[in-house]
Amino acid sequence: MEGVDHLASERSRAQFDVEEMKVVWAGSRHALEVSDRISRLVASDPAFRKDNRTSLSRKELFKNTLRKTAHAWKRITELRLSEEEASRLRFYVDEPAFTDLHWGMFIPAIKGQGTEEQLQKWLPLAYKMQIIGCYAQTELGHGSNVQGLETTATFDPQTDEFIIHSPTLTSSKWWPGGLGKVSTHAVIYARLIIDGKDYGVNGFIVQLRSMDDHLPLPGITVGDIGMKFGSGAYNTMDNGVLRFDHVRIPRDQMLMRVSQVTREGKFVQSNVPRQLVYGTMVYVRQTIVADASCALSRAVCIATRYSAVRRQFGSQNGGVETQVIDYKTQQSRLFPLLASAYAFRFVGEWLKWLYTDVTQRLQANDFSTLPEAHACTAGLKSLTTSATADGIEECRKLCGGHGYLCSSGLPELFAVYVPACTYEGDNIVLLLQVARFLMKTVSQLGSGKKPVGTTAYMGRVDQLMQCHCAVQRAEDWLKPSVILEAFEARSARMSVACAQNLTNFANPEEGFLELSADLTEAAVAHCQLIVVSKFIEKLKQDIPGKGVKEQLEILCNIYALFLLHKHLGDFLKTGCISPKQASLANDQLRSLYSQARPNAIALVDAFDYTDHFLGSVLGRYDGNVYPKLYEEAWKDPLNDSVVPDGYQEYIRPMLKQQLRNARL
Ligand SMILES: CCCCCCCCCCCCCCCCCCC/C=C/C(=O)SCCNC(=O)CCNC(=O)[C@H](O)C(C)(C)COP(=O)(O)OP(=O)(O)OC[C@H]1O[C@@H](n2cnc3c(N)ncnc32)[C@H](O)[C@@H]1OP(=O)(O)O
Ligand SMILES: Cc1cc2nc3c(=O)[nH]c(=O)nc-3n(C[C@H](O)[C@H](O)[C@H](O)COP(=O)(O)OP(=O)(O)OC[C@H]3O[C@@H](n4cnc5c(N)ncnc54)[C@H](O)[C@@H]3O)c2cc1C
Repeated sequence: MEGVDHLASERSRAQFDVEEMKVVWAGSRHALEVSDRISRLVASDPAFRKDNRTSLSRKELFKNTLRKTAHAWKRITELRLSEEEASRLRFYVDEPAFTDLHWGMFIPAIKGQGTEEQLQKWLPLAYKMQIIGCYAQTELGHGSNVQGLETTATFDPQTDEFIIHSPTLTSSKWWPGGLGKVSTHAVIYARLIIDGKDYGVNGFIVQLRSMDDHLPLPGITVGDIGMKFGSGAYNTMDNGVLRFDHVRIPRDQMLMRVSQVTREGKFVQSNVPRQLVYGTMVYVRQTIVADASCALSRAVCIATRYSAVRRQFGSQNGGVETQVIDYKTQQSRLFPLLASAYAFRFVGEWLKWLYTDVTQRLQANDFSTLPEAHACTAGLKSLTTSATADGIEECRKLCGGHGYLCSSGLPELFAVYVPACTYEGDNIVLLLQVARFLMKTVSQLGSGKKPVGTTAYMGRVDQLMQCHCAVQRAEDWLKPSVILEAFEARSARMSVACAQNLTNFANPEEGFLELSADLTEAAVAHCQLIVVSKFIEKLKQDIPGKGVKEQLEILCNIYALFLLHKHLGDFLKTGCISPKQASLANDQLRSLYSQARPNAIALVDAFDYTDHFLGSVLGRYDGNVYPKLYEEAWKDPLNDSVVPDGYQEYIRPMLKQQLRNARL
């Protein structure tokens, strides 16, 4: 039934103002207006069609992406879209492309690591897309271990140039997006060598392809690294391989904000910390956290709408069957993911603030908050991407068999999303960075140095090591102070336990390796505390709209108590709560699911996603799932003919053979 809203009765049950919730989700009324307008612009433009992606060959897929990015750029310039509008357009076009790396890493790398003159020279070209760049750090042999990169940049004082060279096979650049077939330029990371001395890894701008005919410049070998996980999915991106054979670049193409090489070949370290060479990764990790809430909310929107449409069992006397969303098991899998999507949204907002703050401080030569910014971006990137990747897969299962169809939108979403657990830092490697930061914080507690920011709670370590959870009734778990104390005590106790265990090792680095699994768990506990505490902080703000704050309180409590339930072992082992209190938390969680149930559809409507963006038959706004699912099946290329190609060659002879055998 076209035009009928099959989810209307669900929508009428909502106990809050959805339009106001849309504002909270978008971040502001202005952000909602921009987002809503641009999403409709993209959805109504046939050039941005994406429903045929999974049936295209790699070459078709890639060319299709080139066409779309050219069209997107044309629309951006014709309509004179602002940076905010252009970035929303990219979001709703919903297709990974070389432009992500150009805008998301190449430009930020130059901005963060270039001198004033370098910004003036390169940024105008990049902004107008007169050059296209990528970020070439990872090599075949080393990704996580950036200090282990092998590409060299040797200074030649005779010609005032660097010679960029790939000395081994494993030094081949491997993975950079946009490198394979498109980029004309790259920021590459290489070991700086002067007079035979190695000054470590630095960034350099290198031209790769001719601006006339796009052919690789002399000494450069470049290509695509091949098909990746999933049909369609990330295969729109030309992740590439790159080798240098003594390629010469002028000295002023080394990014020289952090360190400089003079005309005489003298290495000069400026007063900014060397870690700023890693600055682009901090920036991107922060954007990845914000993006996690988008990917998870999208999967949750599909699974929630479909769960309200889908009915199985429970029919009494020929009446309607039960909506699967009414099963407690479905709620206990789905609603924590819904709550996580909101939680990640708010922690992403906060992280953006933190990043802006640290950037302003760096400009004023205040480097004091850099370690915390690194730990927070690394840890939250790890936490949110792992939870989102798992969450998308859970949403697929929540949709039963139909979730496995590409037309559900979930397989492609998963395939595009899952590398986020690896790129911009493998999630375990990043948690170990957080653990180092925590161990340093604990070791300094005795020295009188007061921990600040997200580790401020460690300053109350004596109290947190001894406190007893005050919960006596299930409702006590609704108090933010109770939740916060439980999460702070768990995190502090896990970190302190690791720090104490480390003292058993004569060599601290050896101890760190031996205890690394425990250390990552302590890091997760700390990061979960950050997410919970930022959700609670958000609720202290003035949030207008009928029932909006109440719904967010329910979601915040679901998020926290779900984590507590999932990591019960930590809370019990560290003695933060008793088994009785754990069971009360579970009772409270069940009650919260019941409160969320009537609002579930409205809570996903608040994401304001168009059907085009969702790209899912199961997640349609109108809930008209079955006729569309049926229609979609007939569009498959296999159904172009009634009798399949190959019948004469393979099926018929087999059937005939069986017939002959049967007659014998
Ligand atoms: C059509 C037109 C459209 C127009 C508009 C469009 C707009 C479009 C916008 C799109 C945006 C899209 C966003 C981008 C998309 C993303 C796509 C993803 C592509 C993927 C890219 C990549 O993967 S790039 C490669 C990433 N690589 C890594 O992450 C490597 C991981 N490894 C490391 O980071 C490090 O090596 C390490 C941290 C693990 C270890 O380093 P090292 O051995 O040097 O460190 P130590 O452990 O010894 O630490 C030393 C010291 O430094 C501190 N530290 C480490 N890292 C940092 C850091 N980043 N910042 C600050 N400090 C750091 C560390 O804590 C130590 O400190 P101490 O005090 O000494 O303890
Ligand atoms: C889709 C995609 C796009 C990418 N785009 C880019 C790009 O544009 N530019 C770019 O430069 N790079 C890019 N990369 C590369 C990416 O950044 C690296 O793959 C990533 O940093 C992980 O490094 P690795 O591959 O060396 O993993 P490895 O470090 O080899 O990881 C292998 C395993 O070892 C474990 N491990 C490694 N070190 C430790 C340790 N110290 N302790 C415990 N366990 C450890 C890891 O947890 C993992 O399980 C991209 C990668 C992908 C998948």
